[in-house]
Amino acid sequence: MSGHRRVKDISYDEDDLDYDYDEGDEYYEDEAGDDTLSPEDQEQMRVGTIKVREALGPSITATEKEIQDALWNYYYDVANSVKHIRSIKLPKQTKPAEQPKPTKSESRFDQAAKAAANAASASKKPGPSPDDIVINAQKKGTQTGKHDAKKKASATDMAKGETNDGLEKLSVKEIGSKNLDVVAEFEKSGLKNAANFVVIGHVDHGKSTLMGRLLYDLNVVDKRSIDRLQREADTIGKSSFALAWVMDQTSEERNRGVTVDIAMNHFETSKTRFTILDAPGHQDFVPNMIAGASQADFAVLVIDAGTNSFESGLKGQTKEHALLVRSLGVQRLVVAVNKMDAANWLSERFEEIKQQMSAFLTNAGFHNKNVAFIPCSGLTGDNVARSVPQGTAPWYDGPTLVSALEAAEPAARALTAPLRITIADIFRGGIVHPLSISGRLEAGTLQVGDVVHAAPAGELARVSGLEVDDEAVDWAVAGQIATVHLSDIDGAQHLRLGDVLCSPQHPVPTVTKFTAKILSFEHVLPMQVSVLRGRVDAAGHVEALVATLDKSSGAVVKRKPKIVQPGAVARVRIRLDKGIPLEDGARVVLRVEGKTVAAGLVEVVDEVKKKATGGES
Ligand SMILES: Nc1nc2c(ncn2[C@@H]2O[C@H](COP(=O)(O)OP(=O)(O)OP(=O)(O)O)[C@@H](O)[C@H]2O)c(=O)[nH]1
Repeated sequence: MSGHRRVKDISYDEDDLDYDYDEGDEYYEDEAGDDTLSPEDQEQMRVGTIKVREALGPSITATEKEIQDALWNYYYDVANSVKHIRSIKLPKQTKPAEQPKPTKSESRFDQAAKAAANAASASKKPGPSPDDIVINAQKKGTQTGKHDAKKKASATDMAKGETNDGLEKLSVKEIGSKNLDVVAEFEKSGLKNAANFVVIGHVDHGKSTLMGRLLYDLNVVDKRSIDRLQREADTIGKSSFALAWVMDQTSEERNRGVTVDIAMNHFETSKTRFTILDAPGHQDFVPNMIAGASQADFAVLVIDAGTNSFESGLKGQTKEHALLVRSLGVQRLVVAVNKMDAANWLSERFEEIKQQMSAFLTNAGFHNKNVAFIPCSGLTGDNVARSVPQGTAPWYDGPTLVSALEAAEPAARALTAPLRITIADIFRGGIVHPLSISGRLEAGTLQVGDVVHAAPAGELARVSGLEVDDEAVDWAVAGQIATVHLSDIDGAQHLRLGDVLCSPQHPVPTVTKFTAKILSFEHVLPMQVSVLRGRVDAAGHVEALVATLDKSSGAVVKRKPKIVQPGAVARVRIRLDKGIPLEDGARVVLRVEGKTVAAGLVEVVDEVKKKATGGES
């Protein structure tokens, strides 16, 4: 199984901004502190340590701590841990072959970075970063003694030269990129169609079980792993959750029996490489579901066909999730009418659900041709990857869930647009990669060696490595979900979930005021709201109701309404307490006290705030 959970999130505390980050402090130790390990983690660590030691053999001696640090860093992946330990234990003379070969004469950026790396390796103590060395040198030169993260020049600043806004002249190619023509590489790579889908639906309707079953039946997860999960589930009296645990990997989720955060996994059919984003169904975790939906090409809505379950789901997250994904731009929906075993595979029940949901989904803006209804049972596997056994549902001759997923049109990729990656997760403190982020490339391309601009922090960073589907790659393109390893960044502690990595030449503006076209789920009037975009959750308020609009034509129905009724479409003006990276065309969700009140499309961001370097003006 290749998937793993992104757990090393940072919080949104205001204190983060004041945190005086220093590589030498206890930050790293906190993350690896093994007294915080859950019993399952301890067991994985114990077994992993034995396996790594075996794989290393007698010729390579590593301490227990070195092995466990590697296991921790690679999420208990034995092969990667062994590879890492080998790389640090191999004799010195093999090292030069691993050094990157500059394709062009070295830039000042490279020289500064190299000098810093040499200085750091000469001393046993963790030394200053390459940027710090440059900054210190600059401080001496300019006699500026005050620490100011926003103003201090970085090594990348040196590489880009003086320009009006400090950005136009930056040439990514000059500073260590392999100079690949990524679009051409992508076109000749013959990569399979790739599709990311988010799995949504009311709590306990069987989302994780269905995905666990799908991965098991497609041989992504082997029988031994399922048997082990079954034993573990039996031990804590949650036998029926074994398949769900393929996706729900944290002890909190396993003990509570609910998904808390987005879990990611991959599988492949002959035609398509899929990424599953399993979203939590519980209403408390809707923001996590929104973050998942923001990365999806289409959605799988799971509905429990059992008596009363469908009906109670309708009052809960079934409708809310469907409306949300539609408002977030998802057009295609596969409705998995699940737990058909519990409904005795009655065609009447399937038809009843299909009828009610079709009416609702059409109203929510889904085209009939983009919605497929598939009866299935995640628990038994019927009609998931294999057809329903003969005699069980003679009335059904449609596709299996997997065939319905495969019918997805290839997602359009904005390959030539400027780079945009909204940060969905941040990982800090890795041994090899101290700072990494992951997220979907919404637009553009990226390659190792590129320099990216992080908004709203306004920092530049260098891409020191890239992974797609857990494999190291040289490049990534729009539509893929990538892990991006970053180096040479000032103020790394300022990076937050929801920030956007973008092309330095075309940075995303940071805005505090915008107009949006919304579909309201509840009454909307001038009021305080939380504005959600990806992982960003920003406080603000609806400042003005500009107009209500005709649902289909978008024409103004009434100017300056006093209130927007649930189900109506309106144009509203929103002001945020603090700036967030936002562009025309972005999708946002408005929530009040944990309830979604509206969702929609950003139409116009305030021009005054269209600044590259972030912050409010
Ligand atoms: N009878 C039957 N039970 C099922 C089926 N699928 C799931 N279940 C049961 O439903 C319960 C909830 O399953 P989960 O997969 O955790 O549900 P979920 O939708 O992922 O839950 P959250 O992620 O917390 O919203 C478990 O007890 C499952 O065994 C099914 O096809 N048939």
